[in-house]
Amino acid sequence: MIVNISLPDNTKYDITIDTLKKQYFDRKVVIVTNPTVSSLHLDYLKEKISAKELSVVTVPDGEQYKNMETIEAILEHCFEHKLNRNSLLIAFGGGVIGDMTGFAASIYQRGIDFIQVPTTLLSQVDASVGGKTGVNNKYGKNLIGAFHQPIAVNIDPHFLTTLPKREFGAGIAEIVKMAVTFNKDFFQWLEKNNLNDEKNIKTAIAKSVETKAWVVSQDEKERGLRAALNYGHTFGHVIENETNYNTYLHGEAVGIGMVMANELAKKIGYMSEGETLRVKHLLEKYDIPTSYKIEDVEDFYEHFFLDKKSLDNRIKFIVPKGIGDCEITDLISKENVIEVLKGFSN
Ligand SMILES: NC(=O)c1ccc[n+]([C@@H]2O[C@H](COP(=O)([O-])OP(=O)(O)OC[C@H]3O[C@@H](n4cnc5c(N)ncnc54)[C@H](O)[C@@H]3O)[C@@H](O)[C@H]2O)c1
Ligand SMILES: O=C(O)C(=O)C[C@@H](O)[C@H](O)[C@H](O)COP(=O)(O)O
Ligand SMILES: [Zn+2]
Repeated sequence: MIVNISLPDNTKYDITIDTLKKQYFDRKVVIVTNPTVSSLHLDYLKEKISAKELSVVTVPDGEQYKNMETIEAILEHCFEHKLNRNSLLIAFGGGVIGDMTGFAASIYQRGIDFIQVPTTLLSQVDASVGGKTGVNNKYGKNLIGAFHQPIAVNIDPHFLTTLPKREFGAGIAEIVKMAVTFNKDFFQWLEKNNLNDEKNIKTAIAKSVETKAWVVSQDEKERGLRAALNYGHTFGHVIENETNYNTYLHGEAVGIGMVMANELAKKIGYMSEGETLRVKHLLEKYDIPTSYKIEDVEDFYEHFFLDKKSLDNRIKFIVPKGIGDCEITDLISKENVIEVLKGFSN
C-alpha cells in the first residue's frame, strides 16, 4: 500500500507499507542506527540497499541520547565520509533515530535528503511521517529541531516481529491518539479488534498513516490543524521531562497525557464520563499506563509554558469533543487546569 503526502510547496513523497524492495542509490549513503536495531535487522536492510558508497553510523540507544551530542556524532561521521549535498541519510530505527537523523539531515551542509525506515510500531504509525525532526535538551522535549521532510518512508511490518511488548503498547497509544482526535469509526474498530493480530496491525498502521498524511498535507508547519496530533503530548512531554526520559516510553507518557486531556475535556463539558472511560479501557487493554502521580501541581503547570504550541504565555490544549473530533484551544482557565492536575496528585 502507498500513501502519498503532498505539500503546498510541491514537496511530495510516498509512504510505502510493504516488504522492503531492493534499491540502488547513485550517491553516498549513510545508515543511521543504534546497536539494538543493528544487531537485529541491519543485515536485512543492507541486503536491500546498494549505493555508490555505503557506511553505517551507530549511536547509543535511548531517549536520553536524543540530544545535540549525538547529532554532533552523526555529523562527524558525515564529514569523515565526505558526504556532499547529493548524499543521503537513512534513518533506521525507532522515532528517536528518525527524529535525530532527520535533524542531522536538515543541517548538514544546510540540508540533505533522508529516508525513513521505521522499525518500531510508534515510528511506523506516526514519527516517520511528517518531517518533525529534532532533539531534547534540559528544558524539555524536542525543543531544538526543524521541519525537514523525508524523501520517502518505507514501512516494513516485518520489523515488528522483534519488538518488545511494551514498545508495541507505546505505538498503540499514538494509534489511539489518531482515532480519538479524528476518526470515530476507527476508534470503534480499535475497540472491536485485537491489534496483536498481524492483519489487524497492518490495517491500523495504514489507517494511522493515512490520517497523519492527511493532516500534514494540510498544515505542515503546525499553524493550526496539525496541533491536534499533539493531543496528550502537552501533559505527556512534562511527564517525560520530569522523569528524566527514563521511566516512561514516549507513547506511555502520551497515553497518560491523553487520560489527563480527557479529564480536562470532561471538566469543560466536551466529553462524558463514559467516553473518557472508553479511551482509558482501550489503553489498558494493551497495558499502557493511565495514571501518574503529580508531585507539584504548580511546577507541572509552569512546564506548559515551554511547550512549542504555547504562544505569548497562552497554553494551548487539545481537548477531544466526544470521540473522533477535537478542539485546539488556548481559552481554558488556569483554575480548570489546576483542578484537573490536582486530581492526579493524590
Ligand atoms: N517526529 C514525529 O512526528 C514524532 C512522532 C512521535 C514520536 N516521536 C519521537 O519518537 C520517539 C519515540 O520513538 P519510539 O517509540 O520508536 O522509541 P525508540 O526510537 O526509542 O525505540 C524504542 C526501542 O525499541 C528499539 N527497537 C527499535 N526497533 C526495534 C525492533 N524492530 N525490534 C526490537 N527493538 C527495536 C529501539 O532500539 C529502542 O530501544 C520519541 O523521541 C518521540 O518524541 C516523533
Ligand atoms: O507530527 C506531529 O505533529 C506530532 O505532534 C506527532 C507527535 O506524536 C510527536 O510526538 C511530536 O514530536 C510532538 O510534537 P512536538 O512539536 O511537541 O515535538
Ligand atoms: Zn508523540
